[in-house]
Amino acid sequence: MILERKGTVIEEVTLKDRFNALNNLPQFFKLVWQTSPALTVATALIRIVRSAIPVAILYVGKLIIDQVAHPTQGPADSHAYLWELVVIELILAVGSDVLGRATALIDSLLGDRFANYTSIKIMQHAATLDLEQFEDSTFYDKLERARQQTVGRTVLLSQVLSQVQDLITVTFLAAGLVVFNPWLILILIIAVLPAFLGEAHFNDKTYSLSRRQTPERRELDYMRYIGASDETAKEVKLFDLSGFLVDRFKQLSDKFYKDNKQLAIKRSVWGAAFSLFGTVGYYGAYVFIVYKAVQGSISIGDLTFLAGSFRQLRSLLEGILTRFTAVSQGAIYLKDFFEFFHIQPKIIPIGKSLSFPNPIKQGFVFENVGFKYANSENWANRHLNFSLAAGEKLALVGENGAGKTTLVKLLARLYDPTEGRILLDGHDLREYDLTDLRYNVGVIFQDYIRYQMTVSQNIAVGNIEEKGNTGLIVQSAKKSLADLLVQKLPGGYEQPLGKRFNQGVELSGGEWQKIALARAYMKDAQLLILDEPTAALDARAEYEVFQRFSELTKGKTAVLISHKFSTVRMADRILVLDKGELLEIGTHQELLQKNGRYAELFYLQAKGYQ
Ligand SMILES: Nc1ncnc2c1ncn2[C@@H]1O[C@H](COP(=O)(O)OP(=O)(O)OP(=O)(O)O)[C@@H](O)[C@H]1O
Repeated sequence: MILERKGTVIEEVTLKDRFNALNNLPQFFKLVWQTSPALTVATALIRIVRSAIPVAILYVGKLIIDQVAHPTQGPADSHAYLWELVVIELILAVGSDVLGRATALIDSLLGDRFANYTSIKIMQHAATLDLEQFEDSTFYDKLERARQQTVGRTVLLSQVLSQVQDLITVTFLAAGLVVFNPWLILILIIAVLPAFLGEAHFNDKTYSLSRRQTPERRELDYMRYIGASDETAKEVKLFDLSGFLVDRFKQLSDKFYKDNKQLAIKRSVWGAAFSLFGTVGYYGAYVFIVYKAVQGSISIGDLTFLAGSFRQLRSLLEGILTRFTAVSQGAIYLKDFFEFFHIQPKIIPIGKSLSFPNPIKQGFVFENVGFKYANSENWANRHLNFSLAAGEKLALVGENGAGKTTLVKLLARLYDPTEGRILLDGHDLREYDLTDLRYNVGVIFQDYIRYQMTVSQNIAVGNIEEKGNTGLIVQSAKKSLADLLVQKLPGGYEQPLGKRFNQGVELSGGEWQKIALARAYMKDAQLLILDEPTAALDARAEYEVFQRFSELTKGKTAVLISHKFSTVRMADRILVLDKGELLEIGTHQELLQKNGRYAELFYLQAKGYQ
């Protein structure tokens, strides 16, 4: 049974769980089938044909030996018959080899396609999920486990197919043995059973260990990333962090090594003991068959056939039983894979799914809006009551952590309010179609992404549908003042940016910001939000950017966040936040006259410039 408690995972897999896990296989095969129906059919058919070959070879071998020992025809005919049999055996052996290679090839092709197909499915599903879900560490554990499965599970496919193939072969071989003496089958099963139970036990242990290690493995990957990445190299060098990172990496990897080593040693010691048991059982039965041959109850050909069948049966049965644990283990891992796809987004339109107003008629109204992050005790926003009129430019001001970014995330519906509601033209924001809303709300965050792609692509991410629309891209770059700097780049708009890939050019912080700002102009959004994306711009550039922004977005509703009051005062109204709550709201003049927090901060900054 698998129990999950907050943060910790306690597992113990019973044999029943193993059988239950097999229920995941049909869903898995559906995915394999979707990956490539032709390859799936090909591998299944070839394996069925191949499963009959071992018994055929053994039987032809028996006929050869009997023919040599007691020729049934005259010498000439007998030789001809004998060579015929040898040629048949040769054809069977070569056929088996060729078919074996064909299945290996098909399995590896199918495996590659499966890994790609499922990776794409994971990316597609992850894209539907909420921002909040990405901020949860147990979500990352699930994502990590699902990702591991994309490659690991392709082995499962070969295992299941081999299992079916071997089961058919066993049926053929066992039929021969049953005719001779059914007890031999029983001895065989008893001889291989301990190895099977041992294998099942150690697979459970491996699974539990691997699940327990997921968060640490993610940390290990993270250490590896910050220890050797272009984005972190600067700080790692300056702060001389490599020793610290290497130590943590070693600490984690040593722990993994120790845990895994202990298990591996136990596994091989017990494995050897169980295998010895199997060998003793096998030789007991072998002696019995030889005894029967010596007695003359069976022919020499029968002896080789039976001994051969017995030997092959033993290794096949051992294979089947140990593979059963591997298959069921794989099926248990599949649970992790499918579990990820069961995570559903919570941010979905409620009710009728209205289209976003174009243009906005009345504007937004916050009604007692409060928001608390899932992993936090504190309210990031609380008791927010204000309106943002259509066409109004509102600036948000407040100290670090006051809740400005959270407020705009609520406006963009990256989160839904924990309490209260936000109305747009009289309807709850949750009633609007999400795609339409995302299109009509343009946000540039302070921590925008510097894509290691071309200038054009970096701008086009603002409206990726228009990635081929060079005219629009250039126009947007002109609006954000990025055009001048792009003209100076050797590759112009096709210049790759960033150092990660060949021929990439690195930009300054302010230059990156101008590129990122161009994204805001890529679509005809009705609400524009700029969350401090100008912090790295020099004073003149920031002034110009905001001047242009006001002109270019005339009639559009906008929210600006900035710590620079020279910028803030350009807004129609200013909202001052304190510990998530609304402290003051009004025009620049009104707030100065009020002589409250805004006036205090404004004069403080002005004094700094004197
Ligand atoms: N993803 C998150 N999970 C949990 N708490 C968060 C998260 N993001 C922000 N917070 C918390 O919510 C509060 C408000 O954060 P927010 O980012 O909205 O502030 P801000 O006013 O934009 O700050 P700054 O001026 O520093 O950008 C802070 O106390 C912060 O610690």
